[in-house]
Parts: sequence; structure tokens; C-alpha cells
Amino acid sequence: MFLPQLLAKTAKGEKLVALTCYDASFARALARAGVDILLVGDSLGMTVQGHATTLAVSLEHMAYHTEAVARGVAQAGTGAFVMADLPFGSYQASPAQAFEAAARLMAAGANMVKLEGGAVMADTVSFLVKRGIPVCAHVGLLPQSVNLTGYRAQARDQTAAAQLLQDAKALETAGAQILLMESIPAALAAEVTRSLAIPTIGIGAGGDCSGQVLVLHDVLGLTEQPPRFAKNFMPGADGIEAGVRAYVEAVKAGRFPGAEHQF
Ligand SMILES: Nc1nc(=O)c2c([nH]1)NC[C@@H]1CN(c3ccc(C(=O)N[C@@H](CCC(=O)O)C(=O)O)cc3)CN21
Ligand SMILES: CC(C)C(=O)C(=O)O
Ligand SMILES: [Mg+2]
Repeated sequence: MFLPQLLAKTAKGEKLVALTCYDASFARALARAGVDILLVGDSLGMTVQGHATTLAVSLEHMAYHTEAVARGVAQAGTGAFVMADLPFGSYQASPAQAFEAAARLMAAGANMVKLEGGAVMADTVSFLVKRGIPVCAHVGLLPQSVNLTGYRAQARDQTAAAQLLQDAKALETAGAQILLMESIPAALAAEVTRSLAIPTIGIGAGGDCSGQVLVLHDVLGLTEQPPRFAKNFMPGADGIEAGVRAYVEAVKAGRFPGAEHQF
């Protein structure tokens, strides 16, 4: 699916549902369950590779999983949007470095790339978008900066909240077509969503974003110590596709996230 089709859904007021996905079999199941965006997340470093962080994931790893997911989506025949994370070290050095890495993921079958960072990444976002690559910018908790911040909720004081709002506006101005916000107060995510024209996708950012994303393994109940904002949708579901469909329906109906999943 191309970006205009995806944006048409949110323009109609429909909540966007995203879920991470790392292989062809799950891509088929998720596409059939009605997930709008399959995120080939660098969280695969944790969920698939078993690392404690996402930092060791390489561009070649990301390309390999993106190719598999793109094949699965094609097999499903239902049309889903494939977003792929630019991994740590593949884009921060310069816009030119980011373009080379992003082009590799687009050739692998991604429809959009995602990168972590605020206003500091605005020049890179603009460089990519002007050259034909849609960009989702990721703010708030940045897992690739875990050595600086730990896995803690972000923007919890007024100064940091004002900075995040400025970052969001700078990224939109630079041409980012989607903003992803991770682990920030729900009220701040709501304010950012109201302040931007582009859709927002939240994880641990409350229910007033334009859409939601979770990590597949958390939804399937496979994570030993899942983040507080995650939810296992398998209890009561008759199999994996049904569990994923329960997540899709809960987001579309505004039933997920609940108060217990936000800051
Ligand atoms: N399975 C999984 N789920 C995720 O949501 C996820 C990943 N992996 N890997 C990439 C990033 C890393 N993320 C994380 C990882 C851990 C916490 C976590 O343990 N949070 C604690 C609070 C920690 C603290 O405040 O010190 C929590 O209880 O939510 C949060 C987000 C989100 N992403
Ligand atoms: C947690 C989500 C947003 C992500 O970036 C990933 O799965 O890598
Ligand atoms: Mg990621």
C-alpha cells in the first residue's frame, strides 16, 4: 500500500492500527486481521534476536526482515502498509548516510521508513522526503538512546513537554508524514495531536493519538516483563489471528489503550 491510501483512512477519522511484524507468516496473519501498518521494528533485536536493547541490529538485518514481511503482505492480498525502522548507526551521521540506508529498506519493500529523534533530525527528514522516501519520525522514549535515558517515560516536566511539542512541529515542517510518540504523558500526546495536521501514532502515549502501535510479542503474551503500556490480547482469543483482530477492534473502537496503559 502507498502512503496516500493510508492517509485517506485517517482523513476519514478512522484510528490507524499498527503492530510490529518481522516475518512473512505473521505478515499474512496481521494483514488478514486488519492491521493497517506492519512495522518492521528494530525491536526485533530484542524479540527475535534476544538482545537487551535494539542497538546491535544492523541495516542488513532490517533489510532481511523487511523483505520477508513484504512477501507476506503480497501473499495476503489484502494490502497493508509496511514501515521499517532505520537501525541505530545507519542514519544519525548525515542526511546522505540516512538516504543510503533508507533506500536499501525501500528496495527491500518498505513503504516508509521510521527514524528516532526530534528537531535534530529535521534536516535528514527533509532530505529523504524531497528524494521520494516517506518518513515517520519517532519522539518521546527513544530506545536507540537507552544508554542516555533508560527505558523510562519521557517529557514528564513542563520544559521537556514544551521541547517535545517544538520537536513535533519541526518534524512536521520538515515533511514527516507521520509522528510516532512513545512513553509520554497522555495529555501531552493529545496536545501534540491537536497541534499537528499529520497523523500521530502512540505507544504508551494515551488514547488521543490518531493511531496506536504495539510490539507483536507483547500482544501475543510472549514477553516475560512487558512494558506497562502493553496488553496481551490472547486470553479468550481462538488463535493468533483472532488475538490480533481483538487488538485491531479495540483500537478502532477506542477501547485500547485504557487508563492503566498510559502515563
Ligand atoms: N517487547 C517489547 N515491547 C516494547 O514495547 C518495546 C520493545 N520490546 N523493544 C523496543 C522498545 C523498548 N521499549 C520499552 C522497553 C521497556 C520498557 C519498560 O520496561 N518500561 C517499564 C518502566 C521502566 C522504568 O520506568 O524504569 C514499565 O513498567 O513500563 C518500556 C519500553 C518499547 N519497545
Ligand atoms: C516500539 C516501536 C514503536 C518500535 O520502534 C519498534 O518496535 O522497534
Ligand atoms: Mg524501533
